[in-house]
Amino acid sequence: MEEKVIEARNLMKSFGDLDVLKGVDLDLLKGENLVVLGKSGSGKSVLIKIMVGLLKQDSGAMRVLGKDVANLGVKELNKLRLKIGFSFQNSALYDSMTVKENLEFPLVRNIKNLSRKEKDKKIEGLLDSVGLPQSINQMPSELSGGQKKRIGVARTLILEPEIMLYDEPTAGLDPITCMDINNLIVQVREEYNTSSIVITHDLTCAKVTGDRQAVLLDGQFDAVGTFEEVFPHAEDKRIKSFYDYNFINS
Ligand SMILES: Nc1ncnc2c1ncn2[C@@H]1O[C@H](COP(=O)(O)OP(=O)(O)OP(=O)(O)O)[C@@H](O)[C@H]1O
Repeated sequence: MEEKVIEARNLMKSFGDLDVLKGVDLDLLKGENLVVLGKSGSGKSVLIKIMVGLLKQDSGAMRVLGKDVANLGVKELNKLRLKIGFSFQNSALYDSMTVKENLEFPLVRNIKNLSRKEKDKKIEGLLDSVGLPQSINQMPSELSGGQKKRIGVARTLILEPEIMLYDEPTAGLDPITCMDINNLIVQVREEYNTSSIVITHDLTCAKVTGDRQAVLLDGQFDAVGTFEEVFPHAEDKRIKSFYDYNFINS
């Protein structure tokens, strides 16, 4: 049987009268890239926050790397979070630090006793992987949006996470740069053996990066499968309109 790195079962979450998650079941298999799609406000961020223990579900279970997240103590939760790399929409780089210092920051905070040589090797290796070795001494303000995203991904990878969460990785980028980032997501999985969740509204990104697609509709994952299974012949109007909008109007 395939190993599951994330398992959500019958998750429910409401805020007052607003029922956001209404029985969510979802698996992330080891080594796969799973795309999560859903309208704005459908509950994607709430789901991710439950995964990393920033929010607690009202009922149901969320297991990440075999741990029941809602019942972890602070220490165990911090340990688990180190195994999850979160690649933010805005890259979240520190503007006053060089690229090298940005990459070094998580290392210094989380791994003790690394020599200068070991740190440099890791940083240089990752900059090579994301195709930006020449940016090592640049400031974030000197980088393009696509380059910032790449450095953001490198910074997330530096702690060697088992799971990567990409939050709208292509938002705000031109189509060619989008393609570069999509390819990087595929490459990262191969090079670093990560399992990933990619949250996106961009169906090209979904198609290129995703082994499976999961569409959050009205508080549940109604449609889960390969891109071909979920999108081109969808009968559900909500999925069809998502597909038509992306491919006809973009
Ligand atoms: N802490 C909170 N308190 C109250 N309501 C919340 C809270 N967090 C999220 N919500 C509500 O839950 C719903 C789902 O929000 P969520 O941020 O998960 O949407 P999303 O699918 O990530 O949207 P987007 O694609 O715009 O990022 C929204 O209606 C939001 O207002």
